[in-house]
Amino acid sequence: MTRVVAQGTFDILHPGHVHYLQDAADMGDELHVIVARSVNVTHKETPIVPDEQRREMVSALKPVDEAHLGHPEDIFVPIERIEPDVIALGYDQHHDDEQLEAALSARGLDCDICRASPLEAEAADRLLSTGRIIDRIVDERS
Ligand SMILES: Cc1cc2nc3c(=O)[nH]c(=O)nc-3n(C[C@H](O)[C@H](O)[C@H](O)COP(=O)(O)O)c2cc1C
Ligand SMILES: Nc1ncnc2c1ncn2[C@@H]1O[C@H](COP(=O)(O)OP(=O)(O)OP(=O)(O)O)[C@@H](O)[C@H]1O
Repeated sequence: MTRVVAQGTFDILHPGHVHYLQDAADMGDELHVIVARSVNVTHKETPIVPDEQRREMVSALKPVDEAHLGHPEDIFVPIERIEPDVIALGYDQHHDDEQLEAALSARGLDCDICRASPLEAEAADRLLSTGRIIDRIVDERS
């Protein structure tokens, strides 16, 4: 039984998220997703959708076995509880693979770090980014 963890903000869902989660699920037998708390999303705009609602939507996706809200202060607490074999980082996630691996082993956590693949837009009107969906809403509805 290989347990995989994926994580992210998942503010407004789109096919890029489904692709990432399917890719992560294909890396093992059971997929757990950690949904970042708003307070920890500091590297981009604050999410529009509340924490628990984002978790609820992610948990309803087919590749996902369980979705958890992240810890507000210590990102390694859910990892200690879930005990994954693999952490699947998204293709563009800002985390440094080697730093993350070192931080995990400093906490006595031993798991592989893998990168998922991107889903590229084939058509110009395909919106495969939450930021692009929000930009389109602002442009067309304001
Ligand atoms: C291994 C790992 C564990 C994480 N655990 C948490 C957590 O417990 N709480 C949380 O708010 N965010 C957690 N995060 C998410 C990060 O805080 C960050 O917000 C997230 O990677 C944002 O990704 P995105 O920009 O791709 O949406 C975790 C990230 C990683 C890589
Ligand atoms: N087009 C895509 N292809 C593959 N993975 C994606 C795609 N878009 C997002 N992801 C992955 O989904 C996870 C959550 O992404 P996030 O919630 O930051 O969405 P986003 O659409 O990238 O947001 P934003 O546009 O605000 O940066 C991350 O691991 C990210 O790499």
